[in-house]
Amino acid sequence: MKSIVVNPPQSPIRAVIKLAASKSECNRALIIDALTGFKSDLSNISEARDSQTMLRLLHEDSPTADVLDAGTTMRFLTAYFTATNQSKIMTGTPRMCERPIGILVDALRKLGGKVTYLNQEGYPPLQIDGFEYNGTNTVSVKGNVSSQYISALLLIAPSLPQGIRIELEGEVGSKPYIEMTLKQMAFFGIQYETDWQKNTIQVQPGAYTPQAYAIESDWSGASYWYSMVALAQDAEVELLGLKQDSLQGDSAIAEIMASLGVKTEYTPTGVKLSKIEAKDALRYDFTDCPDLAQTVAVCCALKNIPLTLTGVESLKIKETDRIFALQQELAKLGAQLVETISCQEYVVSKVSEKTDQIPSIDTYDDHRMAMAFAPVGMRYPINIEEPGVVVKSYPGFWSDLEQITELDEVVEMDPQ
Ligand SMILES: O=C(O)C1=C[C@@H](OP(=O)(O)O)[C@@H](O)[C@H](O)C1
Ligand SMILES: C=C(OP(=O)(O)O)C(=O)O
Repeated sequence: MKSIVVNPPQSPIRAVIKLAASKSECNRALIIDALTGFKSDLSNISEARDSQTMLRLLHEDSPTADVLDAGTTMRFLTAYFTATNQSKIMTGTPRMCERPIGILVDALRKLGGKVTYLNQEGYPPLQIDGFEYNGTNTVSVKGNVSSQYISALLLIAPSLPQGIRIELEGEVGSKPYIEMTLKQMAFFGIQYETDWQKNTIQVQPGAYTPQAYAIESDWSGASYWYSMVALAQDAEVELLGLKQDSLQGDSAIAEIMASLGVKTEYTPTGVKLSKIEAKDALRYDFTDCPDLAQTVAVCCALKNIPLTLTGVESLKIKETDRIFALQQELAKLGAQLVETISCQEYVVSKVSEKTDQIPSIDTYDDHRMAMAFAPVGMRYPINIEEPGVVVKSYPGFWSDLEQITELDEVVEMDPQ
């Protein structure tokens, strides 16, 4: 399918959505389960391609592990194959081979991992040739590039003879993801200590205890529904499978959207979203929840609420350069994203009315570009190019969206 046009709903939105499972929580649970010898009982396993790829590669006996475009799958499996003394080539899409991994490789080498670069220093593809313990258990890791390196090291830490002591250097980004890793490890019986004043984490050696574990629904996926409620004229949406006491930092969307006109009520089965008055400006630091930045930027642009974003440095090294992609595509809606303090602060504001009849949004191989712009359809028709990108985290996104509004599928014409 070439693209999908999202049309404004013809009637008030009343929907109950069984939200997809979190790929982040799932990928941690899958690594932990593998380290228990696949003896755990995981439920609500994510259909996300990133998680299905992880699942497949954990069971596949092949010399090469191709993670496609899945960041956590690349980082967690690199640590897992090293610590479990396996030989593997780790590779992925061309974009994956542009996403840095040197910080993780340096730390694994220091601990005794035998990892070499097959192409460019600091980037996949990698050759893993197992692990030889050298008595080291302490590593210093830069905290502001990707928390996934730290989660990867933590997940394998109990299986190392002396566990791990991680000293985090500088600012720590995406910290809730590190805490999610630690809490899941604790659920499976691992002991750890953190000192967030000194930014150190110590994990004791030990075996994960197999457990029954149910993966929560995905708060990052929920953010698109919040944006739809914020932008629709009349909407009440229930999202099933979310918890107030979530492990996911992206549950911050509930607080952010309270400023953008969405009320959250927690129920025993999930959340109920309804409309309330929005504030007239928002400033938000996305250091803890970078995956929400695109959703909030598009929503504010459409509602004409000036937004100041900080803590978005890591957006440049994700599935695409998300700052650049947002700048290009917001312009099609008559909005702009401007850098006000170099690499530190950006402002989204409306500058004119949309230019095209039906704006056509490029998605840059980034699932979050497609899903962040789809809610624009609550206001006027919007065409989303390459809508299949959503499979990375939320394969059922378009069929869920069909429950509230009409979608037109544009298929590629046969060139004859
Ligand atoms: O650990 C995780 O599950 C994730 C951590 C975050 O990455 P960074 O730590 O690179 O910001 C986030 O953007 C990604 O979608 C998932
Ligand atoms: C950045 C993301 O994923 P990853 O880094 O795991 O590819 C994401 O899902 O937005």
